[in-house]
Amino acid sequence: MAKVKYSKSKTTAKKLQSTFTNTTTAAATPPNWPPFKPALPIAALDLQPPVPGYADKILVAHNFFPKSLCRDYVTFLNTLPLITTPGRPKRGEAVRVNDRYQIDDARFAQRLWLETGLKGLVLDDSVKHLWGGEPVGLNPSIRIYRYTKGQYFDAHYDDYNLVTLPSTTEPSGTNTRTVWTILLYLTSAAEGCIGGETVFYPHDRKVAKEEIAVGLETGMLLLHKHGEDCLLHEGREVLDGEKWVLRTDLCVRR
Ligand SMILES: O=C(O)CCC(=O)C(=O)O
Ligand SMILES: [Fe+2]
Repeated sequence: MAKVKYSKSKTTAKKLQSTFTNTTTAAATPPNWPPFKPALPIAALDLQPPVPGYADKILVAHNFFPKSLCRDYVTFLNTLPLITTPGRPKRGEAVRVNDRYQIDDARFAQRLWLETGLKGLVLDDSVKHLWGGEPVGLNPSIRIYRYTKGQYFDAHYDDYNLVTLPSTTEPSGTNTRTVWTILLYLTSAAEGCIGGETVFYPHDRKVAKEEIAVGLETGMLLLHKHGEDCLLHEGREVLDGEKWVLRTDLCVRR
């Protein structure tokens, strides 16, 4: 397996974020995402720390999407032009070996924010202090990852981005900053995907005994703090089946 270079100095390591900068040059037409059916949320959602001790950095929400909707999405996403990672990462980039689709789609980001229960979930009194500002929406940069057997995303940090969200009241849009990464797992062992855990390393080094592994669960949302306080993390190698993930980020007003 190729190894990523990452520095113990966080400042240097933060350069790894270049993996995530928008590389879209021309405005692409957004895809016709399947409707959220049945209407969401199907049951009351809540955010829980998957492990004790890191409740201010890693949270999950079970059954954010029902399994049937995940299945519809995977079927649909299979029709999109996913691009396999170029073999050789640029200097300072984390090694990512997967198939990816990226689109700037503010309307879909808004649907994910307003039509799924996510907005209510993050504005709940129990968690609203965590975000470092007032959450106002999701990053329009939507990324879809498919990892097949042998694919993985090596250890890296996610940096923040400055994003302008469309607004009905502010003519030039709402200026925001991304604060937490949001991953929606669309497959898991239930669909035959083995491996692929998202693993966090709290002490800036990839040491097995310190790892916090979040296992795949179909329809589960994983949120983790990014930017300056991002934990070193990786998408562990998929051993069998396919791991499908949708990624966006939580945005706060700046
Ligand atoms: O696929 C995963 O589990 C991790 C993805 C990730 O780290 C990222 O999108 O930055
Ligand atoms: Fe990441």
